[in-house]
Amino acid sequence: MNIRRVLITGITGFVGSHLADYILEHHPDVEIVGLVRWRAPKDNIQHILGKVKLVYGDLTDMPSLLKALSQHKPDVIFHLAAQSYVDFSFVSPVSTLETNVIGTCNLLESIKQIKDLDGYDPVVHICSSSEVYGQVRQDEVPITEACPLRPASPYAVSKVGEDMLAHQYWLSWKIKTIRTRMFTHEGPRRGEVFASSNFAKQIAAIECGKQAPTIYVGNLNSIRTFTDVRDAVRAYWLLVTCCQPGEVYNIGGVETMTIGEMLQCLIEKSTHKNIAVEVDPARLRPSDVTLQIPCTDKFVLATGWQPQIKVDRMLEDTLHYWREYYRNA
Ligand SMILES: Nc1nc2c(ncn2[C@@H]2O[C@H](COP(=O)(O)OP(=O)(O)O[C@H]3O[C@H](CO)[C@@H](O)[C@H](O)[C@@H]3O)[C@@H](O)[C@H]2O)c(=O)[nH]1
Repeated sequence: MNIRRVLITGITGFVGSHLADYILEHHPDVEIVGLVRWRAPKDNIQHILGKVKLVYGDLTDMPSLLKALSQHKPDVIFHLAAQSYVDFSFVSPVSTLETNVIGTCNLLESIKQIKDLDGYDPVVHICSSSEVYGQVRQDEVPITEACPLRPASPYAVSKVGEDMLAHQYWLSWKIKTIRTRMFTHEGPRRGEVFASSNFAKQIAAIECGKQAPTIYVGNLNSIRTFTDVRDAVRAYWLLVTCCQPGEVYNIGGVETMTIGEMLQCLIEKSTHKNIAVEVDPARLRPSDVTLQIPCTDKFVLATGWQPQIKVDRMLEDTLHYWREYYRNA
């Protein structure tokens, strides 16, 4: 496929901004259009403003999607915009479902309407999540795409909805959706609410005297397989160039550890040598997913993708990101 123009929903977010960086560096001839809500913070893309075209669009405002798509007709759409924080979805399930399910439906329906008019036929990457599998049994790891979906949070339910909608638009209307179920992916620019980024931010705050030397945490026993976000966005590019519409692919790393072990690695990197750890009950979830180890054979076979960045560097870079944040504050 000859990709001349892509549209990224969520370009101002963590993954979207890294995807834009990747495309600018490795595919400089591809034009990048980013969908942004008005007044969306642009800190993550400050360094590439002028190299990407930003257009107004809101997933819950379908006319804005119709306008952006019909004006720019991207060959590929990376749909990364979402309410992505599991914990917040327990507090605000309706807004999570609105953004992730209705928002995705608005996007797919907009594509369908333009396709019905003039045959517009883009490849659409739909970003589902490892959370759709919920709490798996020991004998179900590594988790394949055939594992039952047992969502354990409103966020996970919303991603099941998004995932199934994408499949249905392929089945019914031949909209060329390709779904990914990405496992934990972290790195610089990660929102401060997520575990690795939050812990790194607390350490950076402790180092510069802005926080007493105690890190507050939730459940440290969850097992995750970590991928660096820069490997994740490389995988997304390979996905749209090598993979099949209508299919779903697990993507994830190879380094597995508990959240507690990940925290320990971060603490060892700190210049502060006396950091205590304290559980904050407010950080414990009503139901948590504590075992996520992917089988990525299907994706690796289709693309040859392998992660290149080690967890150690990912954590180092995340800590560096937060140290810089405080240095510039
Ligand atoms: N956020 C957070 N999580 C903590 C903390 N302490 C322990 N945890 C535990 O750390 C695990 C990871 O939590 P998050 O970092 O919030 O990520 P997640 O729930 O795994 O979800 C992320 O990964 C999914 C799969 O890629 C994504 O779909 C989702 O949007 C999000 O990015 C969970 O088991 C959570 O209970 C803490 O202080 N903060």
